[in-house]
Amino acid sequence: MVPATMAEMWTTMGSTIASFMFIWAIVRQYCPYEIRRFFEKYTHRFMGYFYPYIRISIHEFSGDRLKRSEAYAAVEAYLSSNTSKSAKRLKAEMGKDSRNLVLSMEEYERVTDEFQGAKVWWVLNKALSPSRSMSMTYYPEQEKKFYKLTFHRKYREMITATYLEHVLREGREIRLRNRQRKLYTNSPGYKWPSYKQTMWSHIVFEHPATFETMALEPEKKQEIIEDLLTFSKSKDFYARIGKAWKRGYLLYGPPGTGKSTMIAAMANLLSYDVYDLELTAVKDNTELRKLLIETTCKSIIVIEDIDCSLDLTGQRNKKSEKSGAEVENKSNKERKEPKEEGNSSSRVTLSGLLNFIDGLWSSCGGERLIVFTTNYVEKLDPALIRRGRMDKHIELSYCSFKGFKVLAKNYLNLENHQMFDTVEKLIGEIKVTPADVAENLMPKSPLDDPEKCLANLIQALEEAKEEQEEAEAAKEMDEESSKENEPTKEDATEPPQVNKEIEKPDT
Ligand SMILES: Nc1ncnc2c1ncn2[C@@H]1O[C@H](COP(=O)(O)OP(=O)(O)OP(=O)(O)O)[C@@H](O)[C@H]1O
Ligand SMILES: [Mg+2]
Repeated sequence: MVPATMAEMWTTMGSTIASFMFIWAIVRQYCPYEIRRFFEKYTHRFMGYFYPYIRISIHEFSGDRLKRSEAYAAVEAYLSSNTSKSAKRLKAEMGKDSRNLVLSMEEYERVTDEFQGAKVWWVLNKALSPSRSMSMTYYPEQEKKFYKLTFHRKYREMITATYLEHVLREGREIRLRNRQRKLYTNSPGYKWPSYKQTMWSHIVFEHPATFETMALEPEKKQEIIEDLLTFSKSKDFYARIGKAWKRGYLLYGPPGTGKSTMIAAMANLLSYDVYDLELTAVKDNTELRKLLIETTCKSIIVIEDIDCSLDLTGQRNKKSEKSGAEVENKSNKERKEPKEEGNSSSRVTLSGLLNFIDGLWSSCGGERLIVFTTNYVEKLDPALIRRGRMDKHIELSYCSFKGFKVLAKNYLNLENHQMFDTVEKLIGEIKVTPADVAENLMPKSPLDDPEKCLANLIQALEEAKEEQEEAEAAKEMDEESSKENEPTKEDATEPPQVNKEIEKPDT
């Protein structure tokens, strides 16, 4: 009797659920959003009485949509390594160093995991957010991905307290292990649609520069390396002193002295991502802030040629027009023109940039370096580069003999050679950049041996020396002739009208 009643009960319950599901399918398909919400609410309540399972969703983008959820990324990593054996539909992507394939779940794939005797199910789901039309602009539907975890309610305590923590911890570790470092850029000129969730595009960062291969005074090199390593291990220290965990570096010096190379070496030393920020492509301060929020920790945010990126120099130029004469004297070859094009469209202001560096928003994330490079440090507004903002100022200058020895080791595998004395003498006499030395040490043909390369370099240095001597002689002559043409005291006392008449061009 009892089994018959039980069987009847199950049948009734089954058909009730089936009818309910049928109605629900129709409602979902045809009803307006409000009615659907109403039904959804009561369906969940109703199902709750019979359905013994609990679900947890982990969304890729949380409510504010500014940043990809770290929990989602950790779950993704955890599942890709733990469930690839049980999943039937997998997605394969190139992994770290492009050597191996990393497998992850395909959408709607369901996998099982076991933890301390409890069975759980993971599904990667996707939902479309409704399209909206606002102020004449149409925003297409967005795909919102989320992982759904299902487990029996008797394991609630254990899953929410222990299992999820285990997943996140393992996921983070896997992510760190498999981390492929990236070089991000905010593409210039591209109008980012407001519905697009990220403002940066990236490629894999594979620059081979290291501090070892940099031509730099060994003591200076060691100091920079120690500074960087200390920073990367100072999380607790920064927390204790109440300062955001970030550090600013200003790299300055003539073109070709290794500023960009040093940024790559920094990223390689610390295993950080690089965000190469093209300031002239940033529309305004709000967009700058958005870009900042989207950067991750363990990264270097770079603004190259900061003096050309924005009109940050105006104030100071006016103040020091006289001292600007020195800058004017620099050869046109060395000088980089400001990016007029970008300036016209960018409305980023100095205060916006200062806020970017050390405003409240800059502290989110932590463990970030901000690096500016410039050829003309004297042109920058002092507020921008004061200590505390740009904590460390590093001058990269012309090649020294010690620098040359590093390059000779890199390029020719030579630690010493009798021709080094000549190079040392010439390098001491003229200004030559490491880029020029490096270029001249490159074999010009497959038959060039180290001696030939050194001979090429010596020849280039001798030519450069002659050029510099000629240029200096010409400059001296110019100075002398301008001294001779300088107005005498009597000239200076003459009434201005007379001078004006003399200067008047013939018509
Ligand atoms: N200090 C250095 N050590 C090793 N190589 C260097 C150094 N400086 C320059 N080089 C070589 O010269 C090339 C140009 O250097 P890099 O781009 O780093 O110069 P830069 O200072 O950034 O110049 P710019 O101011 O024009 O941007 C590099 O590819 C590198 O090979
Ligand atoms: Mg550079």
